[in-house]
Order: sequence, then C-alpha cells, then structure tokens
Amino acid sequence: MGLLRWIKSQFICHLLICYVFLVSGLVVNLLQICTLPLWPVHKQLARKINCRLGYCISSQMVALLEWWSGTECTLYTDPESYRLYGKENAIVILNHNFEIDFLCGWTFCDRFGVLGTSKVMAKKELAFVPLIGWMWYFQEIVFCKRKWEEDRRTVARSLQNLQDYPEDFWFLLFCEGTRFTEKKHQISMQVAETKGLPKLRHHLLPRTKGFCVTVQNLRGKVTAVYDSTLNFRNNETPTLRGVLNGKKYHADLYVRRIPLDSIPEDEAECAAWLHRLYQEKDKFQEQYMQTGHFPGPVKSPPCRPWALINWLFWASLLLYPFFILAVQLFYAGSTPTIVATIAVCIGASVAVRWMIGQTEIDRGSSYGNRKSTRKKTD
Ligand SMILES: CC/C=C\C/C=C\C/C=C\C/C=C\C/C=C\C/C=C\CCC(=O)SCCNC(=O)CCNC(=O)[C@H](O)C(C)(C)COP(=O)(O)OP(=O)(O)OC[C@H]1O[C@@H](n2cnc3c(N)ncnc32)[C@H](O)[C@@H]1OP(=O)(O)O
Ligand SMILES: CCCCCCCC/C=C\CCCCCCCC(=O)OC[C@@H](O)COP(=O)(O)O
Repeated sequence: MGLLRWIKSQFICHLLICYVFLVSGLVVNLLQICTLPLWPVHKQLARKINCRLGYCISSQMVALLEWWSGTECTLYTDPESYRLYGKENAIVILNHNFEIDFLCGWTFCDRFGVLGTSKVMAKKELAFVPLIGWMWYFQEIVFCKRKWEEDRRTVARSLQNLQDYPEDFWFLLFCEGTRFTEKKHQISMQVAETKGLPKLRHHLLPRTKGFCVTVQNLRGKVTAVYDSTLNFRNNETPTLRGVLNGKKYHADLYVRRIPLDSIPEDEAECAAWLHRLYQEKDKFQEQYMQTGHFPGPVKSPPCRPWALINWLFWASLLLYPFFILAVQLFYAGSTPTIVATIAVCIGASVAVRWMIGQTEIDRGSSYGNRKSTRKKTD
C-alpha cells in the first residue's frame, strides 16, 4: 500500500474531514435559517443565496469523491446534446443500483455548474438527515412519502413552486423508487408479469406516477429529459465508506437528451413511454455488461476546482481553531473538559456513521419488498 493510500485510510484523517463537514454544515444551516425573513420580501434573492449556501455543503462531498478518492467520471453522450447541459432546465432519470449514485450525479451537476440548484424527488425520511436534509429544505427539494394517496397533492404543489425558479436546475428522479436488491427485483418482475410488461434484468419496474406528475407540472419550465444510465467499471460496488477511505472508482454515465415535447401528455401514454424507456435502459446496461462500455462517443466534462477551493476555505477557517483548542485542552484542560471534548468527538463520529448508514443498501427501506396494492382512486 502506497503512503498516500495509507494516510487516506487513517481514522484521524476521516475525523478531520468529518469535523470540517459537520461544523461548516451547521454554520451553513444557520445562515440558511437567517435567510427566512428574506423569503416573503425577495423570494428570488433568497433562492439564489440558498443555492450558493447549499453548494458549500454538497460540494464538499463532491470534493471528497473527485480530489480525495480520485474517482473518475466518464460521460458518454452526443456532442450536440452536450452543448445544452447546464444551460437548460431538465428532468434527469437515473438507475438506482449504487450507494454513491447520488454523489456521482452531484459530480456531474458540479461540472455543468448546476450543483447548487440541483433538485431531486427524495423520500421524506431524508429530510431529517442532519445538514443535508436541512439544507434540502431551503433548496426546495421535493419530498415524497412513497404513498401516492398523500403524495399526489404535496408533490404536485412542490413541483409547481419550481415554475418560477430563477436559475437553471436539474430535477433528478429515481423512477425505480428504491435501490436495486435481488429481492426487490424479483417482486417487481412479478408485478411486471401481472401487468403484461416485458421483464427487466438490470432495473426494477419503474413507478410511473412520480414521473408523470413531474412532466405534467414542469412542462413549460423544463425543456428536456436526460435519460441517464450509470455503471462502475470492473463490477465494482462503490460505497461512501470506500470513498472516505480514499478508494478510487471509475464511473461511466450514459446520457441521452430527449426533448420534453416528445413525451405524451396523456397519463397512461406517459406511463407506457416510461416503461419503454426502462426497456431501452435495460439494453444499454446489458451492452455495458457484455462490452464494458456504453454506446456513443465519450465527451467528459472537465473537473472544476470550485469544490476543492470551497473545502480548502472551510478547512483553513475551522481547522486552525480546532488545533488551538486541542493543544490548550492537552496542556491546560481540566479532566471534565477533556472528557466532555472526547464525548463530543465520539458523538460526532457516531452521527457521521449514522449519516453514512443512510446511503447503505443493506440498511435500506423495505419499500418494494412486497407488491403494494392500492385502492383505485384515480
Ligand atoms: C449530463 C449529466 C446528466 C445527469 C447527471 C445525473 C444526475 C444528476 C442530477 C441531479 C442530482 C440531484 C440530486 C441528487 C442528490 C441526492 C439524491 C439522493 C437521494 C434521493 C433519492 C430517493 O429518495 S429515491 C426514493 C424517492 N423517490 C421516488 O420514489 C421517486 C419514484 N417514485 C414514484 O414516482 C412513485 O410513483 C411515488 C413516490 C410518486 C408514489 O409511490 P407509491 O408507491 O405510493 O405509488 P406507485 O403508484 O408508484 O405504486 C403503485 C404502483 O406500482 C405497482 N407496484 C406495486 N408493487 C410494486 C413493486 N414492488 N415494484 C414495482 N411496481 C409495483 C402497483 O401495481 C401500482 O401500479 P399502478 O399501475 O396502479 O400505478
Ligand atoms: C466531506 C465529506 C463528509 C463525509 C461525511 C459524509 C456524511 C454524509 C453522508 C451522507 C449524507 C446523506 C445523503 C443522503 C443521500 C442518500 C441517497 C440515497 O441513496 O437514498 C436512498 C433512497 O434513494 C432510496 O432508499 P431505499 O433504497 O428505499 O432505502
């Protein structure tokens, strides 16, 4: 093991990275709260400020992936579409197989300059994840309970709010609704069979309600759907823990730009369109398995320095007082102060472990583990 790799795997490094993340995150969350009085007076300005504040948090995780773990992200797409990325509002559809797929998504957002404004339809539970969930509240993320009876109104309302959003954004939808597991795959293929739909090998059956309501409510605002399929080289199953340990992965993302106008307005046709899309996505995954690459030319956006600069800013601001405090504690601290400080460190470490746990598939929800049945109300 090289010296650098050894250093990256050391607990003390993780502690310092997490310390910067936690403290800067809390500072940013506090600043976001301070923008509350601005919302009724100058909503657009409040939104713009919150984009930038949010960037301070999410870009730290991007910096971790790009600069700490050195993970490479390759984009397969056609040059015509490439020119529009980051310059229009888009709905992004992504497969949901990996623990760090959201992070790779963020990396591409950063490279196209839309990380601060990026949005997602996220499960409600994530709203309670400290720092990230709180930040999302101010970034107008659309939360769903994955209970259509309750979501149909709240989701549509949150999406309508984005109609006058002042900056270009990407809205991410994991239409499968949950991460891929063998069990969930098996169940969803039983559902596919009862619906007379072709079986998918690499995806769960997409849930169509969220997609249709998104297209319906963002029509006129969003110009395209980016059909994105992500995979990792060498059959790797990347984890956030691995990234924190400095492990390098190689992500391949295949993106097709589909004009929104070409998506049917009728709900049943829109749902059928999405099912066809997933059948195509399945073929791209199959090709990747067979050949090790996606179709189409490679057109990777360059890595930008801003995520690293942001991290260096927070690190230089927060690590100096941390070291001063540590030295003072060591030389002059009373036993209760030292014990209290150690307790805070342990607490912070447990909190970060819990947050990382939110990304782990093994600890995922039971959503999709059985066939859900719903009374027909629509
Ligand atoms: C150039 C570069 C391009 C791209 C770069 C890539 C990405 C970057 C973009 C942006 C980044 C931004 C942010 C990323 C950051 C972080 C993201 C992190 C995490 C958030 C992710 C999540 O939380 S995913 C979970 C939440 N989201 C969703 O669930 C969305 C999808 N779900 C839906 O749309 C659902 O329809 C719903 C949630 C709206 C409602 O769900 P509900 O279950 O109540 O109802 P459904 O109608 O969906 O379900 C019933 C129907 O489904 C059938 N059924 C029953 N059982 C099953 C089963 N096991 N599997 C499949 N289907 C099943 C049932 O028969 C019903 O069928 P109907 O015919 O009656 O509809
Ligand atoms: C600068 C580095 C800081 C390192 C410390 C990192 C600590 C922060 C860690 C994680 C932040 C939480 C991000 C939450 C994003 C989780 C995305 C996700 O994948 O959610 C799963 C959801 O789609 C489906 O859930 P289920 O499969 O149904 O269950």
